[in-house]
Amino acid sequence: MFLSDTSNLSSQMGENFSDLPVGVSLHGLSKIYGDKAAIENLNVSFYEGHVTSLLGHNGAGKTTTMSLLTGLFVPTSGTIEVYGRDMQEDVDAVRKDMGVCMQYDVLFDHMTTKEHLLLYGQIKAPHWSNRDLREQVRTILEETGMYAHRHKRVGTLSGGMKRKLSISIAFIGGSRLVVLDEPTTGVDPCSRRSIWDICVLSERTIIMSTHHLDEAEVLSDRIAFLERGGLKCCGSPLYLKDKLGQGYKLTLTKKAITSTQFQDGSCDVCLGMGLGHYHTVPTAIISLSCHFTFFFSF
Ligand SMILES: Nc1ncnc2c1ncn2[C@@H]1O[C@H](COP(=O)(O)OP(=O)(O)OP(=O)(O)O)[C@@H](O)[C@H]1O
Repeated sequence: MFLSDTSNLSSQMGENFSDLPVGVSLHGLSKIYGDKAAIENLNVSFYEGHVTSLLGHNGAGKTTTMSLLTGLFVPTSGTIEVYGRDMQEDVDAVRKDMGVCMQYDVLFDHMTTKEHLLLYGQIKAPHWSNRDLREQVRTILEETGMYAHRHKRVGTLSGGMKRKLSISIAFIGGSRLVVLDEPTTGVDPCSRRSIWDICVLSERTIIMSTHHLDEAEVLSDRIAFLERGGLKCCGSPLYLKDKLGQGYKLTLTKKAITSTQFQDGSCDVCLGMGLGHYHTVPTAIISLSCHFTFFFSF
């Protein structure tokens, strides 16, 4: 869907978010392992109220960026600013504002869903009254659809429910910055959608890494594409599609129709629009046919 030469879109040009509060800024961030640069001179801002997705091939530098953002690794050079605080100088204070959901669930099988949220809430916000904490745990359980499962031991929950709990833990305790590392890894399509619902509820700065283009498109206010440790392009899904999109490709496989019927126009490309409505796509052209499979571009 995207052009390969996007070097002129390597920054956040074209869209103006200056009226939004900046949650996190990366300034000239680099991380070098031995003689290999995993991240090189990364400059990008993440805004409050936005979900920003980090996308990129294997080895592009997503996990390294997430690890630097959570303070797990120290950058080789450059700085990370979280709500005006320097991550390296003030890591403890920064972490009080931060919730993290790692790629793999770290949960206690013998504890219930509610007990997890109470435990992490107490650790994150020790100054909260018992009443306030219980109130927030109840709200999160209701918003995430886990209320009915609040007394279940985590060891008995499905993978999707465990993932939801891990994400809820990242949100509890007033986290203003939430970092989600591949939040839907290993989750079935149905549970993925209910996890998406949790992420869009929030008014915080959310930074998420994912391998799924559909997930990034549905959830993100902005997408940052990483390539070989650098920022390839960054913008809203609409902006990136508008500037870089090469249209759509459709693959049809049908038994009874021959390529001649497609080519002589006796069979139109129709797209289902829902509720039984169909829309003909007159600009669709056949780009390749192979046995009974037809590839269209439009
Ligand atoms: N601990 C390490 N030591 C040496 N090189 C590393 C280390 N961690 C990552 N790298 C290298 O840094 C580069 C970026 O890796 P990173 O894991 O951040 O990419 P990624 O985008 O998260 O990949 P994936 O999608 O596969 O998780 C890769 O070339 C990787 O081999």
